[in-house]
Amino acid sequence: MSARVKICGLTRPEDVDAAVDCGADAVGFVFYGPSPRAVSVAQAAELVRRVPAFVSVVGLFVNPAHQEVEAVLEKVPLDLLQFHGDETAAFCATFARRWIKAIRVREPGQIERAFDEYRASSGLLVDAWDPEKYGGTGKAFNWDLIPTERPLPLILAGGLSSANVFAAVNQVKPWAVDVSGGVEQGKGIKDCQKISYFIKEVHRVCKTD
Ligand SMILES: O=C(O)c1ccccc1N[C@@H]1O[C@H](COP(=O)(O)O)[C@@H](O)[C@H]1O
Repeated sequence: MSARVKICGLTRPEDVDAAVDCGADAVGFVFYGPSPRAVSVAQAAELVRRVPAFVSVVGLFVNPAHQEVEAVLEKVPLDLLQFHGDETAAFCATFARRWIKAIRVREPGQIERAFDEYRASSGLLVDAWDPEKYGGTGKAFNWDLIPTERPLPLILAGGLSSANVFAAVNQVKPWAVDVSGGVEQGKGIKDCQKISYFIKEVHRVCKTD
């Protein structure tokens, strides 16, 4: 078994370096104003310059206007778009870029329906539902709701940390895991030790299979 790791919500050069040095497969930048992890286009363009070949750069959006995404793409070389709001599949597909769709899980059957609705995506990200926030809540959800039959790569997110990621990967066997709050020392400020432990735990479970 192998699971890739995305470290999301990076705001500082040293955190980008730590994620890359520890072996992250992808790094994420949040283009969503209300988030404490939000970065400006100029800031993201600078941070992305530190990311070497073969590490994917992901841009996270929540219900953006079309022009907003285009404006980011003009300046920031994103490999993948992550839509974390209520975007339709038709909207997500209007950019000349691969994309993944995040859903916030709260009931049985929801993931199966999303696999169908977002079948043109490059992966389905499953996160915890929250009444007030679109994501980055640090909350986990019931992994038993995740089906074993998956027509798309499944990316597990929501309240992951080095304390639970071994169990998560062992049970769910996702294509990848995505973490933000679980590797932070404060909102938007990553902790390089926590990033290192997190990635080591993912690699450890992958070795045991
Ligand atoms: O990080 C944010 O602030 C954020 C804001 C709005 C939507 C998504 C956001 N982050 C994503 O949420 C999941 C889970 O995060 P956490 O590990 O529970 O903190 C993850 O995909 C983040 O990239």
